[in-house]
Amino acid sequence: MAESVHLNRRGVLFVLSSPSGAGKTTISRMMLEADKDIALSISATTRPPRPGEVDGVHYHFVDTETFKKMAADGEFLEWAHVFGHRYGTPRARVDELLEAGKDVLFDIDWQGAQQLYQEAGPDVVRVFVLPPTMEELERRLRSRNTDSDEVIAARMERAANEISHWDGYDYVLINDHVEGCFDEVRAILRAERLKRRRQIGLIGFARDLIRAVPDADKKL
Ligand SMILES: Nc1ncnc2c1ncn2[C@@H]1O[C@H](COP(=O)(O)OP(=O)(O)OP(=O)(O)O)[C@@H](O)[C@H]1O
Ligand SMILES: Nc1nc2c(ncn2[C@@H]2O[C@H](COP(=O)(O)O)[C@@H](O)[C@H]2O)c(=O)[nH]1
Repeated sequence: MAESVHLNRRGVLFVLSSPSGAGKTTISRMMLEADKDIALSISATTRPPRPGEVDGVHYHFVDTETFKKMAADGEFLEWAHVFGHRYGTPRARVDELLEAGKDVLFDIDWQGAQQLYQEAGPDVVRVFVLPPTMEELERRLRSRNTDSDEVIAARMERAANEISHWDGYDYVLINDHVEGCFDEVRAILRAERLKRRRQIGLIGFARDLIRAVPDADKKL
């Protein structure tokens, strides 16, 4: 039997963005559960925790002073103001995950996606998730039972602005049925992992195959 060939590859920085409530956290959790080769970038935020959110698991919950110091010390790969709070991606965890051979999943807004793309360019894959309708978006925000009417109203008000950034993404999906959308997200990740430019050593591998053919250079 032929020996299996393993080439290392560059990690994928996989971004999911959407208007609040469209379902990116749900899909992220499904991804993390299903695929052990991708891990979540845990953001820092000044927003207070929702019921059930655990510090260090869902977010690092920090006060504004701490956040500002982290930003000033260059600890963030990107950060932005979202819904009146600060959110940022700590650089150290991302570096550690990539070093360990993992892909990294980011649940961040369009501002973060833009900044990350400026930092890491072709390593970044940007996926935008749309709700099927705005009525359904509001229904989902309400069904979550985590935010006040005021917070939900503010998020709905901001949704059109979020959606207007859809064309800054590589893929745009409609999260109508969550299982279907999850399958599409997985298919994107699977294909992106196989991209030629991510395969380290592929040039040498192909060259050696060609060289193994006697007089190959004369036949090209
Ligand atoms: N396809 C779907 N059909 C019905 N409900 C859904 C679907 N996808 C997600 N939901 C539900 O909608 C609610 C909002 O989803 P979720 O928290 O994942 O949104 P989000 O985009 O991460 O929001 P935020 O940006 O505020 O974190 C949750 O209660 C979730 O279970
Ligand atoms: N630019 C960044 N945006 C982030 C980050 N972490 C989360 N987010 C986005 O904020 C909103 C609100 O999130 P919520 O948990 O309060 O509902 C949502 O769009 C997230 O994607 C981050 O590190 N940077």
